[in-house]
Amino acid sequence: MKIESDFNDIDAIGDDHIGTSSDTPLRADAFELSKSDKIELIKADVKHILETLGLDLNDDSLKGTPNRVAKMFVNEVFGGLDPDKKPNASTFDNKYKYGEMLVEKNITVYSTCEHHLLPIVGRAHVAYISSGNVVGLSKMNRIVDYFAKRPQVQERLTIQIVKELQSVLNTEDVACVIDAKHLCVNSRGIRDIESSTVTSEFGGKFKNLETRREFLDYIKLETQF
Ligand SMILES: Nc1nc2c(ncn2[C@@H]2O[C@H](COP(=O)(O)OP(=O)(O)OP(=O)(O)O)[C@@H](O)[C@H]2O)c(=O)[nH]1
Ligand SMILES: [Zn+2]
Repeated sequence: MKIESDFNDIDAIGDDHIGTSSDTPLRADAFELSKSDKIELIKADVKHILETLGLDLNDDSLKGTPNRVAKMFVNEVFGGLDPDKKPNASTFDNKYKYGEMLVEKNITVYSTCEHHLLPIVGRAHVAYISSGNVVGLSKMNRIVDYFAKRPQVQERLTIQIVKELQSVLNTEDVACVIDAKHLCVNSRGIRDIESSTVTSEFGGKFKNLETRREFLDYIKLETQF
């Protein structure tokens, strides 16, 4: 059954519905809690984890950690779970009549792997072809950052960025490539520091091989300034 309020359901993007794509029941009140309630609850949970690991939370350096981690989760690294933080990417008329693709490349991605809660760090490259509207350049970076600031898998992040830009720009002609390192692969488990993960989503005209190639060639350009 499709959960109407599915936060990570890629079909629900554009709605500010909240929920989960897993079969795990939601904590019923999770999205009605105030920020400060969430911080207090997470703080107690982090304290519990650290104490279970045998750490002394009376230690000067550790005593503030539960509060720091809770604030960091709610306000920063998982801030993209708050629909109020969704960027307001207002569009304006393409008065320049610019008809080629626009590429915003090397957008920094800081995200968190939802399997291990370890960082995902990399670059996103986003492109669109205007159907009449254009969007401020920085809004593309902001949209990437908003969806990145959630527990994520890279595939879903890539699709969410494309869907959101398609909705904002009212065109299917949007593409995104992400190249990122997953610290769960690089620093633990298989500990392969060299490997990175590339994902892509090509909508509309970007499904055409030539258009796709042009986008990929722009990504390879070295920016000189
Ligand atoms: N498809 C996909 N997999 C991911 C992503 N981030 C992490 N993973 C993988 O999710 C998998 C979780 O597998 P598990 O076998 O449950 O985890 P694990 O026992 O810690 O596995 P190892 O990392 O191999 O030690 C791992 O293979 C991760 O590399 C992602 O963004 N997309
Ligand atoms: Zn992981």
